Amino acid sequence: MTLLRVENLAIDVARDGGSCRLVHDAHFSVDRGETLAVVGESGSGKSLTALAVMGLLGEGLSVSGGRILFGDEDLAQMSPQARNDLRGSRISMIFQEAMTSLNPVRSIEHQLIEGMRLKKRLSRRAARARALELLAEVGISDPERRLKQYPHQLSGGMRQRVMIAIALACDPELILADEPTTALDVTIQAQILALTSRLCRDHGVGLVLITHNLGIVARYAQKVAVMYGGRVVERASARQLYRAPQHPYTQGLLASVPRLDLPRDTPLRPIPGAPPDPTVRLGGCRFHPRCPRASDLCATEVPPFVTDGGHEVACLHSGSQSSKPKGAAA
Ligand SMILES: Nc1ncnc2c1ncn2[C@@H]1O[C@H](COP(=O)(O)OP(=O)(O)OP(=O)(O)O)[C@@H](O)[C@H]1O
Repeated sequence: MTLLRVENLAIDVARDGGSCRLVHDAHFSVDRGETLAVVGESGSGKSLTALAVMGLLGEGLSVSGGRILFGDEDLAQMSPQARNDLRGSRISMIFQEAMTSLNPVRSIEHQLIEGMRLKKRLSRRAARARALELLAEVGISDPERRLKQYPHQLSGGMRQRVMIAIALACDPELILADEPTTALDVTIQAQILALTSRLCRDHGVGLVLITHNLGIVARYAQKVAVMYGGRVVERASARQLYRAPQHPYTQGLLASVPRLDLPRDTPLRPIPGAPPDPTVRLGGCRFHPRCPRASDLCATEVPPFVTDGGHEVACLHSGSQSSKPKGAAA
């Protein structure tokens, strides 16, 4: 059975006595031991989608449609208490900034064993033993000494490793990692991403990796969902997506980031224009004002998903190479 299946998820924010839709029909799934990357520019709705799965949407925000199936349970229909029980035990989250997510006045030991004591009802001794194992597993040397330290005594990379250890502490089935490496330099980013995806695979944990950087996901994710303007516009295996991106937005994203599979002197081409303001009504495909292939129809018709061998795209003019309308000979 699929571990997590998000179906037609809609998220609204209350505004001026009404509401404004920020995420429309988001749809994706992830299995045990699998990494799904959710990719898109800033403001595309990635974090809101992750927070909705966690049941942590802030004041004024709500799930207004769709389902969040975790196994056969719909998280969107669960009571706040039941969701609270799931958080930190069966579902964990790794946030962007370890420095702000870790408690600065609590030792690493306290923060690592707290969840295990509360959610797994482990004794202090058993939780401490497990904490030492976890620190070793995330590559922190001298774990005895590190347990006694406080977040400010660790480097940024080490703090992020501690966050991974905390996320794994209660043996979750699913981890959501929201830009887990933005605050780190490039080499450490790669190490942390490799570690996170390897540990999740080894532990059979489903990982949803949220990132704006399509350049880095090829190595760590098996599947990718590309979001734009609050909608998922393309879903495919990472291999399919890199080999033959179908949506003009995905193609634009790939052309704008450095890639290991292309010659070093390949010029980077940013996508012209800016992402849509979610509070402004925009008909049709939300990418059409920036799209090199847009036709009049794109301004009025929301494109349905078309599937080809498991590669799904929502575009009236999708295609890997040409700018010809769909159905035209290549
Ligand atoms: N509490 C809120 N009230 C109003 N609008 C919000 C709220 N939270 C998020 N938004 C808007 O919803 C849209 C999606 O936000 P979200 O944080 O999910 O984007 P994102 O893709 O994760 O971007 P980033 O990579 O910058 O975190 C943005 O336009 C954002 O301004």
